[in-house]
Amino acid sequence: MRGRRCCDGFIEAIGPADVIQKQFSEATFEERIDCSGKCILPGLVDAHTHPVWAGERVHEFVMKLAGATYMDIHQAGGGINFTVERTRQASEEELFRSLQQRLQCMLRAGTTLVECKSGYGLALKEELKMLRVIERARRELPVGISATYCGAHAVPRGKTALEAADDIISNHLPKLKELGRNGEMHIDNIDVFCEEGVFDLDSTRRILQSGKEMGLQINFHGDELHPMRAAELGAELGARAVSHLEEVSDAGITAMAAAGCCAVLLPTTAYMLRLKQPRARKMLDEGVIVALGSDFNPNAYCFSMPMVMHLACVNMRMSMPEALAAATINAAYALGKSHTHGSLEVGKQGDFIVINASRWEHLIYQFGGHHELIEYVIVKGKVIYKK
Ligand SMILES: N=CN[C@@H](CCC(=O)O)C(=O)O
Ligand SMILES: [Zn+2]
Repeated sequence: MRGRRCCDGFIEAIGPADVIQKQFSEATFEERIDCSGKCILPGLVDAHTHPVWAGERVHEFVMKLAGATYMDIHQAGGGINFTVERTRQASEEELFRSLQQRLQCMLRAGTTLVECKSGYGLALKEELKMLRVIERARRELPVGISATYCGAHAVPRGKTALEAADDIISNHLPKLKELGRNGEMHIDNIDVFCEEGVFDLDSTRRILQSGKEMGLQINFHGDELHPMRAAELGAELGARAVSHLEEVSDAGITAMAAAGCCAVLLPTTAYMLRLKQPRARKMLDEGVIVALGSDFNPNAYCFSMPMVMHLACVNMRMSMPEALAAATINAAYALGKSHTHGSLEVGKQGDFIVINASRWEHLIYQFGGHHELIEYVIVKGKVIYKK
């Protein structure tokens, strides 16, 4: 917009078309979009993804369809460890190019802010490679990024969980702190895969506590395959969010509600791995802030938050308004960004999507139909995608 005060990518006003037209009659705009008969929604926020990796795992999908569990494959050296090997072999440029393509697919499906984890490097040098790729994307690409250090995604070969935790606390985190101080890298969150056979509760606590002390928001994987009391730990540590929670306890739900600790639910994973569904209804009824994520990773290959919302409604019994809130303002809350993102309000960042339907619910109802429905994706007031 030119000709009068410009908010530079932020929402200037909201109201009926005739009022807005009068208010801005003197102004000139780079582009005007006629949205008559269409819906405008906030840009979708994906609160949990692992988008930087090399080497596909379609062969594991075959194994899972034949009955293998996630942990069967993990313990046989597949899963995360398989991806770690391939990611270590890949160049930074290759990783950036594939990340760019993946983020483009997410944008195309309406995501304008996405959490991106490291975690397929494990060793410091390799984790730094992944984090530099995420940092480059944060600086160069139009989509908003919340960066997460997830060096405790698996226990590296040749180390115990205790040794890996010590290495992270004594070597990884100080290095990240230094890079943050120099302005070389901006990391928002710290994550740990708290799970039987991965990081136990004590190692998880030590790593997360150290991350918090250096100013990172705690946002970690917990209570996915086994009940670990991760939700209780998240509440105790003042975590922003805990993800997965298929096996959360009643006490964990109560503690998360009291602590304002957000539950990031991942419908694709529960669906893909045929896990029991997280108890979204109980969480919502008890006052937990519920967000959604695609969990995009080589195990759950899904870019689409509209499909995630659909699964949340059908499999977790969320209503469509609950799913939309979980994929916008609550997901922004999980990333500590609900003051600037996640809703259409004056002064917030101008991130939104235009859908060609007279009712917004079509975006959830038409399973897999978002490519047809989404006409524009706008980030900071600029058209990033036009159908
Ligand atoms: N559960 C741990 N991490 C990922 C899976 C990562 C992988 O299998 O590569 C998740 O959130 O689903
Ligand atoms: Zn994950």
